[in-house]
Amino acid sequence: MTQDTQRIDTVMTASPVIPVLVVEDPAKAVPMARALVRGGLPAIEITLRTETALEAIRAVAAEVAGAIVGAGTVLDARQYDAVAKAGARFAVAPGATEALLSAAAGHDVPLLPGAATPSEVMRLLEAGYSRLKLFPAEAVGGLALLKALASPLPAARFCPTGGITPANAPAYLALSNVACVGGSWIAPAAAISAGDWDGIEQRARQAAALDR
Ligand SMILES: O=C(O)C(=O)C[C@H](O)[C@H](O)COP(=O)(O)O
Repeated sequence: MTQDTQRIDTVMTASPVIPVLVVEDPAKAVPMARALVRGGLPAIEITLRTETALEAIRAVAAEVAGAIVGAGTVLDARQYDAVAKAGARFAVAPGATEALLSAAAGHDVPLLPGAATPSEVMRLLEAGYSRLKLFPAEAVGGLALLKALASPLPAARFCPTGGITPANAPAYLALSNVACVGGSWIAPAAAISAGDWDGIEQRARQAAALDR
């Protein structure tokens, strides 16, 4: 029951930002993912916050060369099974439960679990998970929390998500215990619904060019 750090590192190092996506219309998923890949963000997280998210994940996995499509908001074992079957290459959760870690152990789709406190980080490290999502990053302490965690818990590497913007992303990416950040600003739901592929590509390009 440990994390496949090599495979999750492939996702976390693919680009400085993982776009977090809410896709209402699965027909939009493929052109959206192509725009993100063109802009330099191959690793993308489609959240299970819509009825059609699994269909969107399936379509991107099957049709978008160069994309590393993952599933977000994976909360339980049933959802873990479903996203693995749909072709997700990684799974992201806002937190972690025993049931979710057990489900992850039964699949070769690697899990990026969420943590927000030192005890949650310690429990995940004990369970063999060192690559973690800090969620909701800004609300739980953001930069100050990550700086404070670096000395006592140096093994943990984070993808802070929740409240990350183009303005604060550089400060997060400069921290030694941050591998990448996640955020919805690159492809907000309205831009996806409107089919604004050029705007998504442009914001992806800017995000891909951030230093870390
Ligand atoms: O549903 C999940 O599992 C999530 O991943 C939540 C997202 O990370 C945040 O909703 C993104 O936060 P914003 O960039 O502030 O919009």
